[in-house]
Amino acid sequence: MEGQMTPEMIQQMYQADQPGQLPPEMQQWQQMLQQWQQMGVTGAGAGAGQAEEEDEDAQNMAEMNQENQGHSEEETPNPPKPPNLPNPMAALNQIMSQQQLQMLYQMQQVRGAQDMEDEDDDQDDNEESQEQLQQQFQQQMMQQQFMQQQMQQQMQQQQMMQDQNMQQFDQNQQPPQQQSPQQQQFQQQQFQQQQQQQQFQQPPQQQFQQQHQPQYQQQQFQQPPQYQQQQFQQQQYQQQQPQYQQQQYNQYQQQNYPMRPPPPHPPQPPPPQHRHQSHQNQENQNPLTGSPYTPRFFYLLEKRQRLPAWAARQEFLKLMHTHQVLLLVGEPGSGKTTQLPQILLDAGYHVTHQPGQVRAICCVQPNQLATISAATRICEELEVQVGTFVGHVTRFEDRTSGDTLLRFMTDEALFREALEDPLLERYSVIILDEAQQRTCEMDVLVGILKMVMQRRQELKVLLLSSSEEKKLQAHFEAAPLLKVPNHTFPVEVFHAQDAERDYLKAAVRTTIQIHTSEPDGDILLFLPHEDEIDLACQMLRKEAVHISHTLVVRAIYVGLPLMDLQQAFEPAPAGRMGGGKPSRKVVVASNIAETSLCIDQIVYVIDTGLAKQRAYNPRTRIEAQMVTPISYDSALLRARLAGRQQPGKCFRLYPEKAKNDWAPMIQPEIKRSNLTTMVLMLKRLGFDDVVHFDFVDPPPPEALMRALQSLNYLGCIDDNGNITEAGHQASRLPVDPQIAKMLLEAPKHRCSNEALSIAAMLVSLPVWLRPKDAFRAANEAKARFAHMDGDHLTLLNVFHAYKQQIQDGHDASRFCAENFISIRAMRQAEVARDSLKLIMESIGLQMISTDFQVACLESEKRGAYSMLREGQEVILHPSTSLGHRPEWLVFHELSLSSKLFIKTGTQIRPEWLLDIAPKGYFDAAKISEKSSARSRLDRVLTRRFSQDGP
Ligand SMILES: Nc1ncnc2c1ncn2[C@@H]1O[C@H](COP(=O)(O)OP(=O)(O)OP(=O)(O)O)[C@@H](O)[C@H]1O
Repeated sequence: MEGQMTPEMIQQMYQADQPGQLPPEMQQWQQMLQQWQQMGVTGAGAGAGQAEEEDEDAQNMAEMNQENQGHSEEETPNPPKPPNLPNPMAALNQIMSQQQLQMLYQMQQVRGAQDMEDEDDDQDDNEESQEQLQQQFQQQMMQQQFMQQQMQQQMQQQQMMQDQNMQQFDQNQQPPQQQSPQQQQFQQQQFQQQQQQQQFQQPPQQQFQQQHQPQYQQQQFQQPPQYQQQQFQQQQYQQQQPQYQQQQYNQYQQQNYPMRPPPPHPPQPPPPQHRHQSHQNQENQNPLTGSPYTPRFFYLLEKRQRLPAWAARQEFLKLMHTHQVLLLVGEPGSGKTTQLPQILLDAGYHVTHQPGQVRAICCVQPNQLATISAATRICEELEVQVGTFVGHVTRFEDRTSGDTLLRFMTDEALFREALEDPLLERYSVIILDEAQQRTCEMDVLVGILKMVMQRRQELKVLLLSSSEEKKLQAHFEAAPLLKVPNHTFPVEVFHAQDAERDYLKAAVRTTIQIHTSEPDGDILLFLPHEDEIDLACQMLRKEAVHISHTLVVRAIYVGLPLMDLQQAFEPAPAGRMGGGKPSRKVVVASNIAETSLCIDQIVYVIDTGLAKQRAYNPRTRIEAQMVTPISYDSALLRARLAGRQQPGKCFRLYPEKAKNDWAPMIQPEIKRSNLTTMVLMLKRLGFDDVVHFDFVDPPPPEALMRALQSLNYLGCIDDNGNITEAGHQASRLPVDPQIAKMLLEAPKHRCSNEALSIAAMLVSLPVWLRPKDAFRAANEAKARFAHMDGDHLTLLNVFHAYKQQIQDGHDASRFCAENFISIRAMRQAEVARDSLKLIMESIGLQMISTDFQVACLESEKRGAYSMLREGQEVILHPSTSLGHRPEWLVFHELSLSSKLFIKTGTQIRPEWLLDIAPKGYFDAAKISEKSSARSRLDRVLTRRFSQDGP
């Protein structure tokens, strides 16, 4: 479900669903959850002293987000505080004993008594009651202390459970992979490069020239009074001492799964150097390809050396050398994604201490577009082909080879790789980029990596973030933090006086105003929805026609082809049109341009204050992409983007007072996602007790319970919560378990090929284009593909029609354009289908379809047909689009209600049957002599006989 939610839709999402039949183990959970809720302790995100009133009432998702955000620990009531529950997960903890429930109930009473005490404070004259209260209070404090002890014990138990999880995880270990001869050869090359010592040159400091900024003249914006200039201080890096503590394991684990000793000496990073500089002196030859470098290589190299990440490389390598995990924080565009992996390769981090062995460096991105973009950019910087030295892996596409040493992967792809290689032995360094986004998959990867790091002391983990992620840092036992210093320039912020009703129109209007009245500099416009981005681009192009100087309009959002994305990075043409102003670029983007993709030369930012976010209601099991207000952090970040290269301006299309409603930060995705896939993957990895998995932020218990319930319904886990054979197979298919189950079941119903095409269409982008100015034509086009049984079969019709066009040598993109079908969606579906087919075959699933069957008309009066081989009588269903009763027809779908009906049939000629049907397929003598079908067949046979002879 996608798009902006109406209040009705939101309400629907929150209507209580009908609880299904739970397996006994889960019924116990559900009872406990209910008890828990009755006691007033909320589910998602609530901790001690938090909102007690979250119950069955319908609430919209935005409210829930804010509620959960708002109840941070700092906001709990004044002391005496009730003891902090470890977290709602641990509090449920999970199948908690009755004794623990009782204890929590007491705590609730304590809280109630404190509230009473607050009320009574006003009646100062009543000393007696105050004394009583004090006594009561002391008792409560003692009770609390007792409970805290209990809680600590509970935490210890939880830790033990986590250890057990680790133990199960170990059982999935795979033998390390063999290195290819090419990898060994490459490793030798790398060693040679490391020998070349060359001084790294500090990039020239950027000088900030204060420029006079003309006032923005439009009345609708107000000068913000308190906007703080965002500027990084030129501060010294924090020199934190290594704090990483090796965890202790119990004896059993050590005996059975001995930990590997740490390497005798970790890889020594050579002194700062850059191999390309050295090669510049050696005939400018690219060691990776053997070809000479082009001038563009040196142009890009010079640009790269000016990035803040380059300036921080010495400190970065030092900390990487001394710590197993590092959190590096830097502004968007400081070169974290593109430079740090290269710096690690240059420093030899792919080289292990075992001679002849190399390991790859993996850089994990939160989405497909960022993954492909980063890999492509580095390939451009190194002048290599994608898939050779550097490659990328996304859900359905793997563009790497055995020689790929720098693998950019989506978080989901690495998660799936961990199913086959639980210790991720292929990698020496794993980089989690955009860690601040806290995607669901990234959060789970963090938990997995923490365990892998304890097993593989030589594995390095690098977290890259645009903000200080204290929680993540703490999760890795206070990993050291390195801040990449950055110069940013002041940004003036303007707010609209009132909230804009039609923010799309307002955004387009503001863009045009900037273009016509503001000095040089590109514009970045944030819109929440892909459709709106496309529409805004159309509107801007139309408007720009009337303006003398060129406005180059570009879009950025997930799902965009790489070529279009690259255009967004390209600068606007420098030439002046008609002697007027230079051209300007406007990039209309989703929030992916906030941090994942950083466009240079932006001086003006237009912020609608909205973003599309994932939301999930475990009660109704509805997951949706909803347009919601951005957080305080996001608003600041968007504004800062205007000041990356020179002083900039940010135009917020909402009044300043809207700030008060902002959540400080967006909730981690794990708290607002459907966890079915994640739970299945964890089960497959061997974490039987998913509840005690080492989450950075525990997911809502109800969401976990629903996930277990759904998996049980699908037969992926049994009633005891153990993964089944079907669950193993489903986990290998990179689609939701529901779709995976459809693919697993399809061969039994002889429809594997059809199910596969439908699955591929479901996982790709939305198929139908619905331009506002051609709404009716788009609807008519859609109706041409409509199947009477509904949308899934309509999608199948579209896929078949598209493939037919290609097969017939026609222009598929023209066919798509004429029928308002997204060519991007169709291409994605093709890729997804091929990839899923390979996996289905590797699982051993048969790729079969229903045989077409032939029937001939027995009785026109009754509309009765006879199935040619079986002789079974069938009736033509009244809903078929056949307007008459043909003598012969081919069909592939029967439905049984009052009679056996042919639902999808097509007229054929008996001649075709004689030409195509295998020998012995039917016996003409068995067809009723009285039927017209038989007479016609006889005539055809007689004619052929007379023509060809016996
Ligand atoms: N695909 C690309 N094409 C052109 N330029 C790019 C591309 N990707 C990154 N860049 C440029 O490279 C520079 C460094 O970007 P990089 O993505 O490494 O920074 P970052 O610190 O990782 O930022 P973010 O947090 O946004 O990912 C920026 O100037 C950016 O504009």
